[in-house]
Parts: sequence; structure tokens; C-alpha cells
Amino acid sequence: MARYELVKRSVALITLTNPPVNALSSPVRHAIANSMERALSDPKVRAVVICGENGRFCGGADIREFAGPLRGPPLIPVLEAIEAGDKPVVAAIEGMALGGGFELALFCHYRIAQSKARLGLPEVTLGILPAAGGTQRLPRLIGIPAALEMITTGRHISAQEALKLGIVDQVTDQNACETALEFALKAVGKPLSPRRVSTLTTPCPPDLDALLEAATMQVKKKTPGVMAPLACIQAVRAAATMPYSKGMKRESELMATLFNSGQARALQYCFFAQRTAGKWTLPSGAQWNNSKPREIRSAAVIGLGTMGRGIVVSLARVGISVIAVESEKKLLENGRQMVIGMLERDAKRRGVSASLNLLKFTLSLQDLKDVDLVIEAVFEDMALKKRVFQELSKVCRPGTLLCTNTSGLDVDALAGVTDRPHLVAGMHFFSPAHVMKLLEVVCGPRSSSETIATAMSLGKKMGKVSVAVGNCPGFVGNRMLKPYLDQATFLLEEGATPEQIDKALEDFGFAMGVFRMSDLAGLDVGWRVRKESGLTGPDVDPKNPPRKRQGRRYCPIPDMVCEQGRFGQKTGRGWYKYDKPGDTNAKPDPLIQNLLETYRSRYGIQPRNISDQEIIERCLFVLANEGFRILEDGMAARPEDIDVIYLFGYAFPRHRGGPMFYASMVGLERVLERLEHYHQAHPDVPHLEPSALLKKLVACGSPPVQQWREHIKTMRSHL
Ligand SMILES: C[C@H](O)[C@H](C)C(=O)SCCNC(=O)CCNC(=O)[C@H](O)C(C)(C)COP(=O)([O-])OP(=O)([O-])OC[C@H]1O[C@@H](n2cnc3c(N)ncnc32)[C@H](O)[C@@H]1OP(=O)([O-])[O-]
Repeated sequence: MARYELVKRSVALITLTNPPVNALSSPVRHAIANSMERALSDPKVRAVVICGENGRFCGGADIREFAGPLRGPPLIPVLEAIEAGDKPVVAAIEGMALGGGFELALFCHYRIAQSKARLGLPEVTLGILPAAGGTQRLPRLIGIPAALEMITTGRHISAQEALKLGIVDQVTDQNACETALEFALKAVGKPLSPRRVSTLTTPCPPDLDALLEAATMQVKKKTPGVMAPLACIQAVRAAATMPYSKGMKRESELMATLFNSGQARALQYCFFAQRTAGKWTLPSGAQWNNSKPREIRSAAVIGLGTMGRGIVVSLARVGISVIAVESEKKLLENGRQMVIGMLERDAKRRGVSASLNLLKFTLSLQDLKDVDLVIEAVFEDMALKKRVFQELSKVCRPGTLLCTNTSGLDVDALAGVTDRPHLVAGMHFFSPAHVMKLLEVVCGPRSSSETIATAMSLGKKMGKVSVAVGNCPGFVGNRMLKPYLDQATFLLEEGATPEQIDKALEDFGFAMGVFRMSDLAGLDVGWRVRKESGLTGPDVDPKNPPRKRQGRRYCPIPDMVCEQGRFGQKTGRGWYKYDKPGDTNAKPDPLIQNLLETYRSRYGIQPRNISDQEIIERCLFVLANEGFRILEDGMAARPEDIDVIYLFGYAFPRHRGGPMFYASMVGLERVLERLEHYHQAHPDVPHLEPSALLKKLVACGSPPVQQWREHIKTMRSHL
């Protein structure tokens, strides 16, 4: 899949034609090999230019081919023929040159980049390493430190930075292909050997070992337990210490240790899951590619609390005019100052001017009559939200979309108090809203496909990873979080400590364990929700046994911690103690240890030694089990959506793929067996009872996660 043309009477133009990103699939590799052979053997041809169709050079190897046995010509020999040839080959880089696409360019003798092009070796983000010479050739071209940074981070760099580093020979604002053709003609007759990167000596920093040691420490700290970055460092070490051919051999040895690893499969699953998540469907048959979104030019945000402020910033920085509303003058002024500060800092970080002219602040809902869309972000209280939606429905023109940022209340109940239930949906942002990438778009039973299409595309415009979910308590993310948090506190009752549970989860790959995360979020948030839902507080019937609620096991330890004013980092004490309020350095607190011992002796609980394996199994299998129930209920369309929600909203370690992918990697049979085991031990914890879908999938031979959808389709769907 490459087009071969002779242009300007003596230049062979090879155009990669494999939309959408001209990935180096087997047919493309064949075509490049054949085209190069033709160009090198044709006496009329004096130079070659390689470019990509549709203004995109090449997105690298075809990741879809990794799932099966690799077919077709291996990439390296195809590329070596380019460098070894006796005619200058120029890469015309438009759009992107990533991974194998970047390596293809590195085998060319010259590289021309269009000024908007992005270049990089993102293989590490897929759990592998640049395996077509990238780890050996880039260091030879730009030196160890710069190459190490690009290869261990997978960062995409601009054409300008690539020029500065010496990766590309020219940057043009014009069409790179035209520029490359001129450049190629001028390169005819010039010596090629100095342009063959494989012949270059890697510039070696005097403190090589120290540099590589520091890089190793850094990736171990930043991504504990993740294999690929460490293998990348080893490969770059080879570039500094071995001759080219030996280094290439070392590179492929290291690639072999990664290619079939669970981490690589998980990270490649995440790559496609993130792209699948945007492809939503509704029971009506409406879906992402047959529902036209409305364009949103003006919006309003009701409530300038933590969430409201972040939402205003997320809208304004993508050029949408925003009217921000508060109920009191003091709150409005406070909100205005904080939003302006956030926008200015954000603009400074991005090197652009802050779009303050797009902002308006008001105390009156009347000012919202002409906006295209409203996002309500007031206090999480249904009665208050209903009053706001009733008012909006009177004030806003008939076509205005009304969205709520509730984190779990009934969206359809809000729709029900308006004159436009079809124009109501949930847009559930995650805190801080201008930082967190996840957006749950909640489809109420009466939300129209145009409303969902608009919310999803607005999310994409704001740079969010948007996932369509059904309208149920807690939607997807928070609904799954509850049984996960419950298991963690039940394990405390039975003998574990917050430190032990957090360490097990952090060793698994979470940046923060559940108790450190709760201290960061603030323990009072969950306490208020438990009080409002009658689980604790003055409204609880005193005859209720303290460790039972509605016949289910209940753990009052979190309430006891909050009753002592321990709300986490913000009070300097929570599950851990901190030097002062707002401090982030968590230290074990003997007072919590005492509280647990007192609690266990009060309820006659004999503490037992709990293994890290049990902690992981109970916390993560119960998470996946609730995920299966959500799929059964049709509140999520596919497991990929659930995994994307946990990857982008709850910091689930990416090299584990997400709770559903992890369950499939462990083996559904094992997950079922362990849940049955734990449910037998804890019959008063319904969340441990294996879901029907899990049992069904095991009965069907535990198909891979990508095939679960077939089995889900037969169940009822709300999406
Ligand atoms: C030897 C060598 O050392 C090694 C071994 C390798 O080379 S490993 C491979 C290294 N390469 C990468 O890591 C680059 C991965 N791609 C991206 O980062 C982005 O795609 C993009 C290039 C910056 C474009 O972003 P976009 O926002 O404009 O569109 P999109 O929605 O993301 O993508 C548009 C569509 O193209 C699909 N796609 C993109 N890149 C692909 C690839 N490399 N292989 C297969 N499919 C790919 C993607 O799934 C989506 O499909 P669908 O959903 O439409 O069905």
C-alpha cells in the first residue's frame, strides 16, 4: 500500500497509502520494499522522496498486527535497504512521524518536516520499545541525554524542537513533500556515507553510568513495576557501549522480553479502548457516527465551587464564551478571582494568552436566556438541583441544553422538572475538572441522541476522554467505587492496617492506595453522602446493629474517624497523620492503630494476618464484579468503557489495563472461584456474590475481553 510515481523526471515519489495514519502494516512494508527496489534499479531515478497520503507521514507499526503472529517482511531489512541505497532518500514528514514511522525517517538520508508535524518514539506507552533501530540510531543522531528522554517518555516533539535537536534537516511552513522534492534534487551527487546514521558514533557523555543510573531511579520512582522504560534504558546503554550491529541485536533481545508481556498487552488494550470509548450507541440505535452534535459557542456554569471553577476554565480555554453564576456576591467575587487566576496560569503554561474576554460573571439566571448549553455544578443536593433546573427551564430559550455535573444523583429526575427532558444529560467531570481527563456523559432515558452527541463532542473539544454511561446511582465510576471502598474497610476490621492495604495496592501499581487517596479527597465528602443516605448519623435507628445496614454488613470505622474531625490532608489527620493541615506527606498514626484495636475488641473481632494477595483479590475482584453487573444492567456498553473510566478517572494503573481487562488477564475462572470463596466467608456482603455475566462468560470458556460484547448484547441495554 504505497504509490510509486516518477516526478520532476528523476525523483521517485513513494507515498504511503494506508489510512488513517499510514501504519506500517505488512502490505505497506511489502510496498516500500518493492518501491525502493524499483527506484534503486531505475537509472532514470536520481533521488527518492518518501511521504504519507492525507498529510500524515506515518503512525508507526500497525498495532493491530501485534495481537497475532507477525506476517510479511520484517521491518528492519526493508529500512536498511533505504539507508544502504546509493541514491539520496528524503523523508517528507507531514502530520506525524511516530514509532516505526519515525524510525523509517531515521533510515532516510534526509528529513524535511512540515512546521505542524509531531515526531516521537511512543513505543514505551505501548509497553514495548522502538524496535526498528530507534534506540540505536536516535542516540547516534542527537546524543544520549536527549534520546534517552524521548525514548523513556514516548513524548511527541514539535518539528521546531526536532530541528533544534538535529533530527530533521529543514522545517517548512509549505507542503513538506514539495519542499522535499526540491531538497532531493539538490542532494543528488552529495556523499551519502555521512548521512547513514548507522555509521555515526554515539556522542557519549563522560558520566554515562551516572546518567543511566539516574534515569533508572527516576523511572522506577515514577512508574514502579513497569518494565518497558527500564528496557529502553538498557537499549540506549547499548547504543553508547556497543557497535551498531551488536546494539541492534541487543535492542531486539530487549524487545523480545516485552513484546508478549502482560503489560504490553494491557497498554495496547488501553490504546484501543480509549479510542473505542468515543464510539457510543443508544438503545434507539442512535450512535456516534449517525448523530449530529450541535456546535456549542456559548455556555453557562451554575456554581463556582471547586468543580464549577474547573469546568469554566475547561470551556473558556477552548474558546467557548462562559457565563459563570453564583448565588451570593462574595461567592461570585471569590469564584471570579480564582477562575481568572487558574486561566492565567493555564495560559502561561501553554504559552498562549488567557481568554478572559470570554468570561462573564453574574448573580442572575436571567443572563442565561441565550446560551447554547448550561452545566449545573451546585451543591450535591437533589432538592437544590431541582430548583435550579426548574428555573433554567423557564429562563433559557427552548433549544438550550441543560446538563448536570452531579456525581451520582438521578439525571432523569432533574429532566423531569424541566420542559425539555430530551435536552437534559449528565456531564460528570472529575476533580480537578480542568485537569482530570475523564468525562462521564450520563444518558437519561429521555436524553435525545443529539443531546448525547453534543455532550460527547463538547467533551472531546475540551480535551476530555468522554464515555457514555447509563443513569443509575453513582453511574459507572462511583457505583464501582463503593464496593471497592467497603472491602478496604472490612479488611481493616479483620486485621489489616491502612498502611498495609495501601502498600499492597501501590505495589500493584496504583500511584496512591485507597486510604491515602481518601485522605487527599477529604473523608468528610463520603461521610456526608453516608449521612444523606441514612447509613450513619442522627437519623439511624439506634436499634440498628452498628455493623449492619439493610441486612448488609456495614463498617462504621470511617464514621468513627470522621467523628474525631479527622478529614484527611485538609485537617492534617485522617487515616494517616500529616505535619500540618494541607501537608501531603502521610505518616502512620498510632491513634488509628489504637482506634482499630479498640474497635475489634469492642465487637469481639479476632484480628488475623491478611495477605497482600487477599487484599488485591477482594478489592479488585469486587470492583470488576460490580463492573460485570453494570454491563448486565446496560449502564455501560462494553468493558472497554469501564476500563477507560477507571484509567482516566480513578488512576487505575495503565499497565494493568483497567479492572475488567485485569480480571480477564487473571482468568475469569479464577476471579469467579475467589469471589465464591470470599462470599462464602462473608455472606452478608452481596457485592462479593459473583454476577450472572461473570458466571456466563466462564461457562462460555472465558473469552477475551474484546469478545464479551457478544455475550452482553443479549442482555438489556440502556446504551
Ligand atoms: C517498530 C516500532 O518500533 C514499533 C513497534 C511501533 O511503531 S509501535 C506503534 C507506535 N506508534 C504509536 O504509538 C502511534 C499511535 N497512534 C497515535 O498516537 C495516534 O493515533 C496518532 C497517530 C497521533 C493520531 O491521533 P488522532 O487523534 O488523529 O487519531 P486516533 O483516533 O488516535 O487514530 C485514528 C485511527 O487510527 C488507528 N491507529 C492510530 N495509530 C495506529 C497504529 N500505529 N496502528 C494501528 N492503528 C492505529 C486508531 O486506532 C484509530 O482507529 P479507529 O478508532 O478510527 O478505528
